[in-house]
Amino acid sequence: MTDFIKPVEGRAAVIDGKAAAATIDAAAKAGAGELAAALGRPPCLAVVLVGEDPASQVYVRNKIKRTEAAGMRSIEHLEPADISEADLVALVNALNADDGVDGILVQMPLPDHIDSRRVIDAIDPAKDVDGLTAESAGRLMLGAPGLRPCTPSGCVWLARKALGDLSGRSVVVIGRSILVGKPAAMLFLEQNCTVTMAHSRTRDLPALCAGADIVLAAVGRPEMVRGDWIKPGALVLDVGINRIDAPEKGEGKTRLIGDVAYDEAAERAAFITPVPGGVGPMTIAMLLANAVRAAALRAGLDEPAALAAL
Ligand SMILES: NC(=O)C1=CN([C@@H]2O[C@H](COP(=O)(O)OP(=O)(O)OC[C@H]3O[C@@H](n4cnc5c(N)ncnc54)[C@H](OP(=O)(O)O)[C@@H]3O)[C@@H](O)[C@H]2O)C=CC1
Ligand SMILES: Nc1nc(=O)c2c([nH]1)NC[C@@H]1CN(c3ccc(C(=O)N[C@@H](CCC(=O)O)C(=O)O)cc3)C=[N+]21
Repeated sequence: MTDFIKPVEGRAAVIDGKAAAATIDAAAKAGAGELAAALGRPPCLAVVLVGEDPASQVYVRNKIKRTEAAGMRSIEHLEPADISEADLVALVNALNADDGVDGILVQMPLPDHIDSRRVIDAIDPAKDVDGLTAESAGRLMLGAPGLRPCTPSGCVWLARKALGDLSGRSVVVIGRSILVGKPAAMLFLEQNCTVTMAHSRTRDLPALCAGADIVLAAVGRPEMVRGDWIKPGALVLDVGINRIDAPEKGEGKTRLIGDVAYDEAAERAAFITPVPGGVGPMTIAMLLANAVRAAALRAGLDEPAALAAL
């Protein structure tokens, strides 16, 4: 078993996403070093955050640290929640035109007065490190090469490490967002899994999950997935990042919890990702890897060997 999968007596083995991510960060760092030598500058990743979505704030804070630790340049644009769609598209266009920027990430969700599709599709597909443009999503659907969404890539990478070949495995993906659920389903399908996509209109979700070898929860509802939904021996991937009050830590304190009731699910699953320390760190690892890939592609260079080997 891989060293980031930690057996626990009588319960599910814990998949340590932080440790797993460190191996990918190291590969991204090696690739970034090669590219810095070839380009005369390190790869550069720009992020745009509009407003104050708590999950996005966690992401951006960690993204800055990890990008710099991997020897890349990090740029942040923090914009007020009332920015106009036109101004946001203009910002994306300026980042497209800046030859020193290799990757552009626009944090979701955007405020209601903004059409997120218009903003995302303004991103140059060559810089689409989040894999969300129509071009990237179409390439994923077609099985054509392209930049793949980070969170689903991280989930499939972990699933392959935990279970090996995924052919024939049944997967229930809960949530059908463009960011996580839909691309996760496509990536598991690419691995020859049999995939069911569940959402808010799904009937009898517990019964559906009971047949699944792999359950991926990407809903945004704290501890919605209960332990007795899980098939004994299954793999549980908890994507949810929910910030809840934690008065036990002191007044006004908060903590992060997932979409899965961890202690219950760990009683039945064979493998489980915790929150924090599971899928979240993997998302950032995949983002760094995509930034290096984008920088190489834009320069007409091959994907660095360290990343191709992942
Ligand atoms: N760890 C990480 O790296 C990342 C974590 N996240 C986190 O993952 C969670 C999901 O994010 P995202 O996909 O963007 O969320 P969205 O809010 O875009 O999508 C949520 C999905 O959950 C479905 N849903 C809502 N209620 C239910 C229910 N009762 N039963 C079944 N399905 C339900 C919705 O269904 P319908 O379509 O019918 O409305 C929708 O498809 C959030 O907590 C987010 O912060 C997100 C990205 C990365
Ligand atoms: N376009 C877009 N792409 C995204 O991938 C995207 C997004 N928008 N909007 C917000 C969500 C949320 N998200 C997280 C990624 C990592 C952590 C992360 O690092 N989590 C650590 C937190 C550790 C801590 O700081 O406590 C962990 O789970 O261990 C959290 C949340 C990406 N998202």
